[in-house]
Amino acid sequence: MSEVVFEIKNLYAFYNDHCALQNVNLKIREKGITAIMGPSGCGKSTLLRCLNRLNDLIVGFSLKGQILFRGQDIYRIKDLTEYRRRVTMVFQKPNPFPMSIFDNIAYGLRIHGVTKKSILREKVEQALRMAALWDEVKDKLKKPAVQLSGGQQQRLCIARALAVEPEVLLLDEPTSALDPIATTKIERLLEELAQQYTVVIVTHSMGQALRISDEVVFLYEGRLIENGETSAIVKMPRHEVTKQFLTGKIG
Ligand SMILES: Nc1ncnc2c1ncn2[C@@H]1O[C@H](COP(=O)(O)OP(=O)(O)OP(=O)(O)O)[C@@H](O)[C@H]1O
Repeated sequence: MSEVVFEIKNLYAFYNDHCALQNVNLKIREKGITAIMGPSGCGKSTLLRCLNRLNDLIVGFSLKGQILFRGQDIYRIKDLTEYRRRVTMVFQKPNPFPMSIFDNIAYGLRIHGVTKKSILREKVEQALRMAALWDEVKDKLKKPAVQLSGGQQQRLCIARALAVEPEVLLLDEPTSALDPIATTKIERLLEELAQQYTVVIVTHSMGQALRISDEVVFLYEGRLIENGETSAIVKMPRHEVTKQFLTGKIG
């Protein structure tokens, strides 16, 4: 069985006095795709954002319990920039920086000290190839990234995340702003990337979870209701609320 990447123990998350996650216990294993699912407001994004400490930036947010990344308590990590290189986030709405396609990808590399032009060029190309975008942009690397289509922008954001050689890709509803063709491209890409990276995705779409995830985590009102192999849970949910969610009665 593959190695545990994240171990979440007795996790509670609060926005001021509102408890958004209650006693979540979960292990996420290396590689493959884990989908976090559940009705609106159940805590999916909160859980995902906890994994790279993005909620730290929210005034009034607090957390109890432990999140271990490869055995290390992430709240004891001193170098957050380095941690977020290893555990990187792609958001719902594509958010290219207002700069060229090339510079979007080179940005993180430069922050991490890569300055030599030939290495930058090589790594930018590699990241764009991994994100299945190279052929579409190789002749316009100096063009502003905002001129790309929504789907291309999202693949650019994935390329930007990949450029700094992360171990984990966190994605918060990465296709909800995209049309079906762009969604299919991103899903194929994530399946490909999951052979090499640990991918954790928040999705509203049961179809998407079924198509691409190996494991599913089902949350309801801040609690983890059940988790395990996607096909097994979809075929035979153990809990009534999962059944109701799967049959569209809640959500
Ligand atoms: N910045 C915030 N300040 C205060 N409350 C928040 C904040 N972000 C989320 N919440 C609350 O925490 C709970 C969980 O929110 P979260 O965004 O994690 O749910 P979600 O399952 O991702 O929802 P959705 O599917 O609608 O995106 C909700 O009740 C929400 O209102």
